[in-house]
Amino acid sequence: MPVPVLLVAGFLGAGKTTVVNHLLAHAQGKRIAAVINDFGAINIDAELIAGASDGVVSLSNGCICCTLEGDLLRTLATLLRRDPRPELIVIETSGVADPADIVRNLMDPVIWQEAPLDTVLCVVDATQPAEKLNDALLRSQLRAADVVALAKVDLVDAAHHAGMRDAVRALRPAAVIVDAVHGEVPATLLFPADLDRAPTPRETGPRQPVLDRFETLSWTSERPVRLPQLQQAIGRLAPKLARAKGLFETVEQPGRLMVFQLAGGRATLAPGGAPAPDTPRSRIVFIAEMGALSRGEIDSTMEGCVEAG
Ligand SMILES: Nc1nc2c(ncn2[C@@H]2O[C@H](COP(=O)(O)OP(=O)(O)OP(=O)(O)O)[C@@H](O)[C@H]2O)c(=O)[nH]1
Repeated sequence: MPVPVLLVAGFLGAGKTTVVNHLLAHAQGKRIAAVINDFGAINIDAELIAGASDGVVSLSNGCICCTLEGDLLRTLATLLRRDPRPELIVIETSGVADPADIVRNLMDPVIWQEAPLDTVLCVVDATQPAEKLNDALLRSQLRAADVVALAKVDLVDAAHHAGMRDAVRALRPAAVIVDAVHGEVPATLLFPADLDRAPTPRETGPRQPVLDRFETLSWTSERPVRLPQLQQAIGRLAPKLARAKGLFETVEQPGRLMVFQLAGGRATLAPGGAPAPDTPRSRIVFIAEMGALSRGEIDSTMEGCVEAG
């Protein structure tokens, strides 16, 4: 039996992992394998994914539309050899990925026979100004989509919500547009209804040169973070950041992880699980436009957030 593929695209911090998590949590016994591509060197997303019944494969430190495309194809081959086979493979692209090349790769006739690309879901951060959709990368992500999920609509008023919906519809009239509060997208839009149906031919435009647009800097420490100092540091760094996320212990509450997220200009902290053995106590990935941040700035700023060792 072929295993359908759901490709989840969308800009940095749009809400992709949240959608994938929701899907996995409501899998209703289906065997779903998840392939998670984190642009940063630390695979934080994979750790935040819980409950993939057929396992999570993490591809980090690069982008599957650029440097890691061979890794993606090898990963698919491995998943397809599993016994029993998964019933669905979800691929979460990194936020800097242009899905055009991934779609092109998945359209390869050999892969198509075994793992046909069923649905491309593009997650859009509805809190952003509608003009952001004019960005070439976001347009390319939208152009590939069968379904567009407007994430974070709980944070916007009705007028902004309607404006965003109209802007998406104008750019991608063919897509189904749905709201996705905290990742909730109707499963009927994501699970294939009919496996025998003919594959939908897809247009793929020219790929956006993403790798030379963003860079990622990771910071790790064996010491816990001091929360007030971290909040100040993030406040200073935030204007230069496109995205940041981290998992760390704090001096205030050692022995349990906090999840830090900076997405679309909003910073949040939430309790995480127990620290995993053999991983640094503090890990943060910073993503910025090329040249906006330096290693020295990250190291000196973050060094002030841990207790002197
Ligand atoms: N209030 C609210 N927050 C959301 C919603 N969806 C996602 N978030 C938050 O937005 C932040 C980014 O969400 P993720 O799902 O990690 O975004 P992502 O697209 O996977 O991020 P990258 O993989 O780094 O590109 C997290 O703090 C989420 O909790 C939503 O519908 N409402």
